[in-house]
Amino acid sequence: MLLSFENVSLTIGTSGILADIDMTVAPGESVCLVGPSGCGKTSLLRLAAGVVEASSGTVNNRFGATGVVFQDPRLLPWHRTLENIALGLKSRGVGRRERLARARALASKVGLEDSHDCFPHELSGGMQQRVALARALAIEADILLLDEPFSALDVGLRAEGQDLVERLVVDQGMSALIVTHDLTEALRLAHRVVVVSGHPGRVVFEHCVGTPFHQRSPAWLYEQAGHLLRQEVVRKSFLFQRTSERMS
Ligand SMILES: Nc1ncnc2c1ncn2[C@@H]1O[C@H](COP(=O)(O)OP(=O)(O)OP(=O)(O)O)[C@@H](O)[C@H]1O
Repeated sequence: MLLSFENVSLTIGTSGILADIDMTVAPGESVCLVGPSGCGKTSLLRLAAGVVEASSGTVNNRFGATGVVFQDPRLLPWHRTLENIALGLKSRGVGRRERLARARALASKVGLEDSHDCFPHELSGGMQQRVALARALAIEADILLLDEPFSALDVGLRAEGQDLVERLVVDQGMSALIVTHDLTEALRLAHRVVVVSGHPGRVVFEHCVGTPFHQRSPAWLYEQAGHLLRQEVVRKSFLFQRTSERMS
C-alpha cells in the first residue's frame, strides 16, 4: 500500500495548477502539506482521492479505502450523529444493525458517546468535525485525506481535533495526508512536512520530523516552526513576505 505521485502536473483550462509533483505517503506515515493559499494543496488531495485526474504523470493510490475530511464537515442536517457516521456504509451494502453498531463504536472512539441522537445543528463545530472524521473511519479507511479539518475551529477545539488525529497516527498506524496553513499543526501531526508553493504549485521543501510525537511540546513546535521559517525558501513561499517583496 502506498500513495504516490510521479511527475504529476494538473492543468485546468489554461491554468497550470500543479507541476512536477513527486511525492509518496507510505503505510503508517503522516505527511502534512503546507503552503500559501492557492498553491494547489486541495487540488493535490483531490488527485489523491481520485476525484480529478492528473493532466500528466501518474497518481497511484494503492491504499484499500480512502477516507476524506474537508474543512467544513458536510454532514446531512436531517441525519443524527450515528446515521451521519454510518453514511458511507449503506452504499457499501452493510446492513442497518451492523451499520449502527459500527457507528456507535466509532462515536466512542472520537468522544461522541453522549451525542448519538443529536442533529448536526445541536453539535459544536469541533463535534461536527469529529462526526466527519468518524464517517471517514467508518469505511475502514487505511489512509485519511484531511483538508484543513480544524482551521475553522477555535484554539481549544483545534487542539482536541489534533489530539484525535495524533492518536490515530501514533496508536493505530493510520496513514494520512493532511493539508494545513499552520506550520505548528504540521510539525505536530507529521512524520514529514512538505511545502508547496508557486503558480503552478511545486514541492519546494521537505522536512522529516525525527522527534517522537510525544516529545513535541508546544515550546518545541514554535521553536521548530521558527527554525523552518529561517529557511529562505520556506519563508518566501509561506508566511513572512513583506509587501515590498510581494510586489517585486
Ligand atoms: N475547478 C477549477 N477550475 C479552475 N481553477 C481552479 C479549480 N480548482 C482550483 N482552481 C485554482 O487552482 C489553484 C489552486 O487551488 P487549490 O484550492 O488547490 O489551492 P489551495 O492551496 O488548497 O488553496 P487554499 O489554501 O486557499 O485552500 C487556485 O488558483 C484555484 O483558483
